[in-house]
Amino acid sequence: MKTENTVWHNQHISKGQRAALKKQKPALLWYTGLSGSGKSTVANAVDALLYKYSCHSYLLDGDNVRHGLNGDLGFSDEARIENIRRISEVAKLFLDAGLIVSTAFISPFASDRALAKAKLAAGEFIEIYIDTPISVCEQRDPKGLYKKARAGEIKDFTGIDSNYDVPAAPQIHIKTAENSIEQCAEQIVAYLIEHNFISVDNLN
Ligand SMILES: Nc1ncnc2c1ncn2[C@@H]1O[C@H](COP(=O)(O)OS(=O)(=O)O)[C@@H](OP(=O)(O)O)[C@H]1O
Ligand SMILES: Nc1ncnc2c1ncn2[C@@H]1O[C@H](COP(=O)(O)OP(=O)(O)O)[C@@H](O)[C@H]1O
Repeated sequence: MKTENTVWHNQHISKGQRAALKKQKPALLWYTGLSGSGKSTVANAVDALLYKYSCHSYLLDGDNVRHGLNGDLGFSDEARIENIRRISEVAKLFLDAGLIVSTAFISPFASDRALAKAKLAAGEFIEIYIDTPISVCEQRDPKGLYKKARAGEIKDFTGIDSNYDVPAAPQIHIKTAENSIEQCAEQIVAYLIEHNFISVDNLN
């Protein structure tokens, strides 16, 4: 432990005060799914709706975080575990700021998603399973990565030669092969309204 000579400081303004000012309840929308399943697309659509409804939100997106904060990490199991650990810590800080945070990472291991959930207060972690058959992801192949993985040019590719644990009981189950991007986004916003994270007043 490298924290033995450091002390946690409580801030004068609480998370509850920050959230009350924003007229919302902080939440972590944790998107998980295969590459090409639609995490980034749906998360961006939800974020745009939240912005339209004057909610205070922020999206931590896979490729962007891997270019910066986690630029030192690859795709071994150990690197993915550290990737998700850092992301969940950053997300927790953003929740402390009173925000509705979205994270769009494959996050393939159920144990890491459980650790992220355990860092937050009850009910704040909302697991969103972007459930798209690998055949559809592979057909979409927006970045040409499945082609490379099948050709053996990329190793440890999720769903091919690296494991993905299907969420056992996600709060929200999204099927992108059967619903439009707009329908998927609306399903998630409806959950936030139903569970009082955002108020219908925001929508007017
Ligand atoms: N080996 C391998 N396996 C899976 N994905 C790979 C790999 N190499 C590069 N990429 C690209 O990196 C994106 C996944 O990064 P994540 O940070 O979301 O992955 S993880 O949560 O740590 O498993 C992923 O982005 P998405 O397609 O948006 O999911 C890929 O573009
Ligand atoms: N209903 C849908 N929801 C999300 N993405 C969809 C949907 N239908 C088609 N797509 C397409 O699938 C691709 C998903 O890519 P992306 O969002 O980058 O996935 P991921 O972030 O999971 O890797 C995009 O090209 C998107 O336009």
